[in-house]
Amino acid sequence: MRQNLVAGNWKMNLTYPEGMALVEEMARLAGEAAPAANAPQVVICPPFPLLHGVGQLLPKSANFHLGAQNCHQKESGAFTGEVSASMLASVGCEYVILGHSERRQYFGEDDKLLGQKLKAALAAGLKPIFCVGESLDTREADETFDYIAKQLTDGLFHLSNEEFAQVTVAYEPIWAIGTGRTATSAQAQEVHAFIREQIARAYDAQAALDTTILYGGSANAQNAKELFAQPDVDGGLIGGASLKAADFLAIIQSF
Ligand SMILES: O=C(CO)COP(=O)(O)O
Repeated sequence: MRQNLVAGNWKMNLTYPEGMALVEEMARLAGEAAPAANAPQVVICPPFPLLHGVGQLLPKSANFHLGAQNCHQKESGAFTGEVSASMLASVGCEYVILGHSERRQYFGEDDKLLGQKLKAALAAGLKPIFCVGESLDTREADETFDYIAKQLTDGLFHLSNEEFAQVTVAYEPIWAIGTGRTATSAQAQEVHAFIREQIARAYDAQAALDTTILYGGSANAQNAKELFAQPDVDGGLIGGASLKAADFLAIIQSF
């Protein structure tokens, strides 16, 4: 179901005590804030070793959720060093980020593997946050829309209607990730509207209306309000600014 949502992707940052301190401060600040009618769902995605501890300390209000940054495509077995979707569910995860450009780029994750990971996540009852986004070269070559359409078709639209209904899409232009160079709200809106159109073609108009589409890439406390005010931007997938409690809270309060 389409909803306002902000997810914090901590990436490979914070030790256990640092993560606990951050989530404690977030819980304290969230507790002090006046309850807002349009408060978003909030998903915190720490590294694997911090998941259980962070889950224990999440603010007790119903709109805070735990998410992971990756999962393995198999249910269990001899895959040294890997973590399965059901293990994530067993420590309280409700969401998992899949298809992040850093996983595609540094770990060679392609559409076939991501398809398997999506299936594994869904089978374990996790809700995937599936990322798409173009490089600077692709944007400058004026190929953004073709590229995003292909990522969606090859990576995501093989899911059944029921499976797709569990998915949140995140548009993360690679050139905006960690660079301080945010997409303008018009650039974000244009691609989000395009993604919704593609969903309507692949599924139906209702599925397009029901899908939550997040923007990610140097979103912060200063630009979140304008980004989230766009009609097809339902929230954000936040990297750097999710590592500071006050900044992240300000983003949550930007609806
Ligand atoms: O990759 C991102 C979130 O998944 C965005 O990272 P930044 O917010 O640090 O640019």
